[in-house]
Amino acid sequence: MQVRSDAVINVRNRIEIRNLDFYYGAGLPKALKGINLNFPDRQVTGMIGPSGCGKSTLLRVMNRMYSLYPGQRAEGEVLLDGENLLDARVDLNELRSKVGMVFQKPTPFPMTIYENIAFGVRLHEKLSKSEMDQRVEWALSRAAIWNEVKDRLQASAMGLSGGQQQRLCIARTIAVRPEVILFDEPTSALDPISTLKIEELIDELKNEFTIAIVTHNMQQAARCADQVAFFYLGELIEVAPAAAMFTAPKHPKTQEYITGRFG
Ligand SMILES: Nc1ncnc2c1ncn2[C@@H]1O[C@H](COP(=O)(O)OP(=O)(O)OP(=O)(O)O)[C@@H](O)[C@H]1O
Repeated sequence: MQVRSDAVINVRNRIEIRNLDFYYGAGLPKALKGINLNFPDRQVTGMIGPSGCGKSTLLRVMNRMYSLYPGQRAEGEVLLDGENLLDARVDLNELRSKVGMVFQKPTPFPMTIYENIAFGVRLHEKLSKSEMDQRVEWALSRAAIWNEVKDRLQASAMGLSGGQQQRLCIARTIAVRPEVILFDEPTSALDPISTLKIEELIDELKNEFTIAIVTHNMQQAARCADQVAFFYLGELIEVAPAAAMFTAPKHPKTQEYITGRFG
């Protein structure tokens, strides 16, 4: 298995999760239990573990998506540059502009390619037409799709292929210039070529953004991530640089999982 070996240690943490518990509702067991995890600045943190271990839940907490659902509750802290994002005083709109999310299935808006990018930017910034044009080009270029769409910006985004739609969604996410991007299994609906493009893109994006990626694909975690966190039954079992995680995991459960003995 090809494993990244260029993980830089001792960089500053962009996000620090402290003693995080999460409940989907009264009477339900904790979905996350006492999570402590740091996301180093401009590195990729891969999150792995068997189905139901809490990976997606953690992403939903990190951008406070859960707060749309009454009864769901988080305790603890998710610190972005020292500010606790779980604090109700943190404005949700502002939070979403700092912490972007890319979902498993591409979810373009039923609008033009241009509007897919401009729509979110307008919620946060007032730009002139030429500034917006520049931002749209910037985001589409960063997401490695500009060359494919530059001559049809006014066409519907729904006419793009699945892989192109996912890169458009990545462009939409980076267009608001977030600090952190959360990817929830971003390639599970894509073919191998589109998958490779997204992985190359993630590698490129980490020069500017701090990235978390949930994946079921061990090769993908090994290729993309600088550090890897293994979750099991709502707990963080082990976190380590990718090379160490895949060659010498410390915990027996991690070992069982990455060698395919369960999950
Ligand atoms: N809306 C919900 N209401 C109640 N419990 C939920 C809800 N969503 C998830 N859970 C529970 O929370 C736990 C963690 O689920 P989560 O979706 O975070 O796991 P996951 O590791 O992302 O799984 P997968 O890899 O299958 O996507 C599971 O026990 C799940 O049943």
